[in-house]
Amino acid sequence: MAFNFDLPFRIDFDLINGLSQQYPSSKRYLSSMKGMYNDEEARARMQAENDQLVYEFYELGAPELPGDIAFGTSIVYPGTVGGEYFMTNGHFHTILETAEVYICLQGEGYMMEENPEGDWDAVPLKPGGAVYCPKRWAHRSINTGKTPLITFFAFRGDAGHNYGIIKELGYKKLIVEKDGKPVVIDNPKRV
Ligand SMILES: O=P(O)(O)OC[C@H]1O[C@H](O)[C@H](O)[C@@H](O)[C@@H]1O
Ligand SMILES: [Fe+2]
Repeated sequence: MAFNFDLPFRIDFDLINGLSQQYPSSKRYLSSMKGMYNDEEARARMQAENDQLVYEFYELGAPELPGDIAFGTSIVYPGTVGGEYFMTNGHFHTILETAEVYICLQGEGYMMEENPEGDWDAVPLKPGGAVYCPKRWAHRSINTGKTPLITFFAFRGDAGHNYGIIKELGYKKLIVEKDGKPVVIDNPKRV
């Protein structure tokens, strides 16, 4: 069912699992994250064994116009790849000067944010916490917990997603598990 963004409508999201029964989610499996984790061999090995679902989110067909708002939930499942926590690909907006806001509904983790000048911030995500991703800042949801990390997001309909730089360079900082705890480290692939 498509939503008409020119008329009022409601879509229900389950506050516990983040899913909606009214619309299919967009799913990202290990196979759709080639090169996104620091340890690509570990990712490939895991994929060969079980191409598991890493995250899923909703793209409800908001018109790509400045006056419309794209929104939905995003669910990042628990896990690690070579010690690096499950996460979304992360992206800059194609229209760089557009912001995004998230509120965490369940779970725990970080929103890794980084601007083109290389400033970064790992903003903790926990239920009730609303996190702002300013215009010009790339953003990536990282699940450091043992349960799904569920957020609700909203951004300008025409913002677009630019994965190129992230795919090429990766983020400046990674979050890995060390002695069972999340640690922010320098991305070895970025000098
Ligand atoms: O696009 P990714 O970085 O893979 O993240 C997946 C999705 O989840 C986030 O919640 C964003 O709001 C979406 O715009 C994004 O597409
Ligand atoms: Fe975004």
